[in-house]
Amino acid sequence: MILVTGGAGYIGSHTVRRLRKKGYDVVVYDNLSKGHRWAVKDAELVVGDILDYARVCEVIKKYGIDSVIHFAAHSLVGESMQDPQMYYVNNVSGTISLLRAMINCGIKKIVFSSTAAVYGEPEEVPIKEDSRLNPTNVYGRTKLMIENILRDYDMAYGLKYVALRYFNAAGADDKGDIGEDHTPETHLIPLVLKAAKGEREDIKIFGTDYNTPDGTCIRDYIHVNDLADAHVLALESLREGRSNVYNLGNGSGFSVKQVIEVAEKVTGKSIKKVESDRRPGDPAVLIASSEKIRRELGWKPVYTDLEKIIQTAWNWELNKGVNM
Ligand SMILES: NC(=O)c1ccc[n+]([C@@H]2O[C@H](COP(=O)([O-])OP(=O)(O)OC[C@H]3O[C@@H](n4cnc5c(N)ncnc54)[C@H](O)[C@@H]3O)[C@@H](O)[C@H]2O)c1
Ligand SMILES: O=c1ccn([C@@H]2O[C@H](COP(=O)(O)OP(=O)(O)O[C@H]3O[C@H](CO)[C@H](O)[C@H](O)[C@H]3O)[C@@H](O)[C@H]2O)c(=O)[nH]1
Repeated sequence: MILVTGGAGYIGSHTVRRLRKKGYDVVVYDNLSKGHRWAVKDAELVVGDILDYARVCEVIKKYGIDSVIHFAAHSLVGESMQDPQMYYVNNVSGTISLLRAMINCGIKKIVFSSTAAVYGEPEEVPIKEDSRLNPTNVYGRTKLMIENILRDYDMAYGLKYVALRYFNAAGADDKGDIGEDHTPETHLIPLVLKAAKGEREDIKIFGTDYNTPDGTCIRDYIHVNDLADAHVLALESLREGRSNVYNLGNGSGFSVKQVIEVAEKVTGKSIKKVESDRRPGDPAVLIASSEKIRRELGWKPVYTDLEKIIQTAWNWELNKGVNM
């Protein structure tokens, strides 16, 4: 039985669906601070906090948990700079508490949600796993700290982990009944689609003077179901007893302006753009090399076309009211 922390959130809920399709038994553990009851359609939901050591132990024993996929975290860069304590407590202390419960119950397999934010401003593009780790914000630092803790726990207690460094998660399940729903929403694609839908007046382009062909930031967008598949592969690889770290991206970059253009094509709407100041802490270009996970685990993204990715997000945006 697999415990999925944060399984009521965006990426967690898609991963739970993939796990269930593959026949795995899953329990979701989420405090619903950001996640949603409606997003847990394929498994049982236990409402609880990873900081609650006794509760986590109780759940591990009750359900006979043998491995953990750990999504639960706060993940807004700006918020992490304004309230670092909230991030260090929830992400770092929360993970330490979860790991303590796992180790005390003899559970030694975990897949962890890391992030491209551990690299900060990259020295080389595409970014490889052994590129310099130099996070430029508190959120990225919490994730890097957790990676270091996992490495130490592996050496000391034999805890086996796979840390997956996601680039920009996007899109929604083809079924259209789960998808991205953050409050507040800060991510580019859902905001652009809300503008197309008329729920927002415009989309602000954060910076047009970057050293990129059109002056706007370039990111590597990866479909949430491709991320979900990677978690299943990572979990299966843990049976071989080796810890690892992998990047997850498509390997191609799109600028903010290109994303808006593709969204206009998909939605058939013209979107009002407002050129604005840079958002502090945004690197100009983040593109992943995911060669390592392709080679070692046979991961192969299915949604490699940005138009297809945005189409799934648009289907979700149009239908989400009926599925909540
Ligand atoms: N969305 C992205 O592009 C992206 C990129 C890189 C990394 N990540 C990481 O992936 C993970 C999932 O991201 P997401 O976009 O699905 O976020 P999300 O906010 O939708 O999901 C996180 C879930 O964790 C839950 N949670 C938070 N703190 C908790 C706690 N103390 N105890 C129990 N549950 C708690 C929330 O209620 C939520 O359901 C996060 O760890 C995030 O840092 C996301
Ligand atoms: O209204 C907006 C929102 C975003 N952007 C721009 O669009 C790009 C993508 O921004 P997102 O907020 O969608 O994503 P980020 O690249 O900032 O963040 C993602 O990647 C990070 C790693 O670098 C973290 O992992 C984080 O959790 C994850 O959401 C950035 O250049 C941003 O400045 C805009 O121009 N206007």
